[in-house]
Amino acid sequence: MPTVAPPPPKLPLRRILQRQRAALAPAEQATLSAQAVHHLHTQRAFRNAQHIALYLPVRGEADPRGLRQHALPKQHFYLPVLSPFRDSRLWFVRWDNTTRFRLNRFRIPEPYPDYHRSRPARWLDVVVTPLVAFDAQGTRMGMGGGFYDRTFAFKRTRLQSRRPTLCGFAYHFQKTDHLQRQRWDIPLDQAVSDAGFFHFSTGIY
Ligand SMILES: Nc1nc2c(c(=O)[nH]1)N(C=O)[C@@H](CNc1ccc(C(=O)N[C@@H](CCC(=O)O)C(=O)O)cc1)CN2
Ligand SMILES: Nc1ncnc2c1ncn2[C@@H]1O[C@H](COP(=O)(O)OP(=O)(O)OP(=O)(O)O)[C@@H](O)[C@H]1O
Repeated sequence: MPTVAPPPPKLPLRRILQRQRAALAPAEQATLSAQAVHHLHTQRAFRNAQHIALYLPVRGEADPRGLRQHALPKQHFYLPVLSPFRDSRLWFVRWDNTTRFRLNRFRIPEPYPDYHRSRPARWLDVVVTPLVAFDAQGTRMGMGGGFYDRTFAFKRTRLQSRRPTLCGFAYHFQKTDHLQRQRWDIPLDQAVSDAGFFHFSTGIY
């Protein structure tokens, strides 16, 4: 009888996908990210957006920075900053050629939390969100801090609040069959990957 090796200990999905992301060669990361950028910047709704939040990729995350290269004159860009009030919410601070950066407690570069250069989350048009996994219903799994869910919790309660559009940005291997949606989860309205653009009917409104 051949001996069967015991199955490897099961890693949680979050860790598996984080490792897979971090293992991508830089050239592959760049190619796949450029494909996702192309699928998003050619969307009419994206071209109509004026105030757009991006993020600075770390540890192999898909890289949305190319969206700035396609910017229209009316478009302004913002980056997430951990709120200095330590309330696990994000501020969105203007990203232009004068923006100065520091490392936050997760060692992610972020602009200084300048209140006068920040825009309230509800006045953004599109928020391009980092993620670890997403599914066909728009459920998002992030790094586990709950920052995006807390910051956009108002989308659940405000009747006419379709704004901002939350658009997940990822590699296609991060799309999974089904994620358990938690009570506090704010679903994505859209997602984009190297494979294309996805629109979700989130059904919470
Ligand atoms: N590029 C990028 N910027 C972002 C996010 C993100 O996911 N990606 N965030 C999305 O919300 C916010 C930061 N949230 C984060 C939450 C957890 C960890 C993290 O590394 N957690 C460790 C364990 C916790 C610890 O070190 O204390 C881990 O996962 O190993 C990083 C960022 C804002 N900026
Ligand atoms: N609106 C909220 N109010 C209070 N707690 C919240 C809220 N949203 C999320 N949380 C808390 O945040 C924690 C992390 O949530 P979750 O694992 O869904 O984070 P995530 O979406 O993966 O992270 P991130 O948005 O930072 O990428 C959970 O324990 C949850 O209780």
